[in-house]
Amino acid sequence: MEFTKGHGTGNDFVILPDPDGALDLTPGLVAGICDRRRGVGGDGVLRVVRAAKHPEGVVLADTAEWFMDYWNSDGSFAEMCGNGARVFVRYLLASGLATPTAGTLPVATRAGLVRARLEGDAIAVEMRRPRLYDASSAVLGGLTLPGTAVDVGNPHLVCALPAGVDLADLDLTRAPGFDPRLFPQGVNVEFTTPGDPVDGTDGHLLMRVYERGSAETLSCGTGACAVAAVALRDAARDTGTITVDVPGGRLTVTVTDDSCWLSGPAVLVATGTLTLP
Ligand SMILES: N[C@@H](CCC[C@H](N)C(=O)O)C(=O)O
Repeated sequence: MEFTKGHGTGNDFVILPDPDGALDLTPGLVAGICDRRRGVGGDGVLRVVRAAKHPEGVVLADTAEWFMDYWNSDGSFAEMCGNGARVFVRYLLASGLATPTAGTLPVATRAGLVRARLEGDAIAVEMRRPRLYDASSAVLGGLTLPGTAVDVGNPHLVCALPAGVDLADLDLTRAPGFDPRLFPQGVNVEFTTPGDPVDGTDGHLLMRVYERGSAETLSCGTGACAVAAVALRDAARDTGTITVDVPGGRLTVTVTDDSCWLSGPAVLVATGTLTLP
């Protein structure tokens, strides 16, 4: 079958067009496709299926034509993927499955409807406003790092690094420890440190992430939204725009009274034919 490879700030995906939902995608197949040595390689798979043809999309089929069926590279599902949604929209536009509009383009996801708009070369998606709901901690290399649990449709734990701990020195080759009672389905863990002021935004953070189901990635869009929401809370603000630099590039997050916009590059790099077993 045909595939396209794309990425958003280095968070990379294998895009599988399956408009009628005919493909029998399994965890093993997804893990094989995402294998960086034996497969195409990617942090996840984006299956492009008509909302009306997917059991989890059909409730939104009156509003959105397309459902983003997102899978992590280990073959697990996630409710939401912010960079994935931006790359998904880039694919819809490039393949002619959707036409550019002056307004917004709705996309159905497991976490509900998101809306996308073009911003020059970037694609922005509007997701739910992150919900900060508890204090917790991550354990990494013998350090216990206090953090904040955040729901962005998927679960996050945002940990600001204490003075003396360098973001670049973190060993993210292994999963950080977390409280499984608070995160029974697992969690994406973000580590942050302040960056220099950036003109036109209310704050600047540097972030690395260990993603549930995909290990360390170069970027995580929902993670950027989570860290922006925590930064705004720490600045005693409800809304604002935060620049988030990840190893793969720069994302801009704007938290409004009732939603959250994630903006950044979304690029398609290759197309090919996948030989399915
Ligand atoms: N990289 C994504 C998040 C993908 C899902 C995540 N690994 C999870 O399991 O929740 C993003 O850009 O948001």
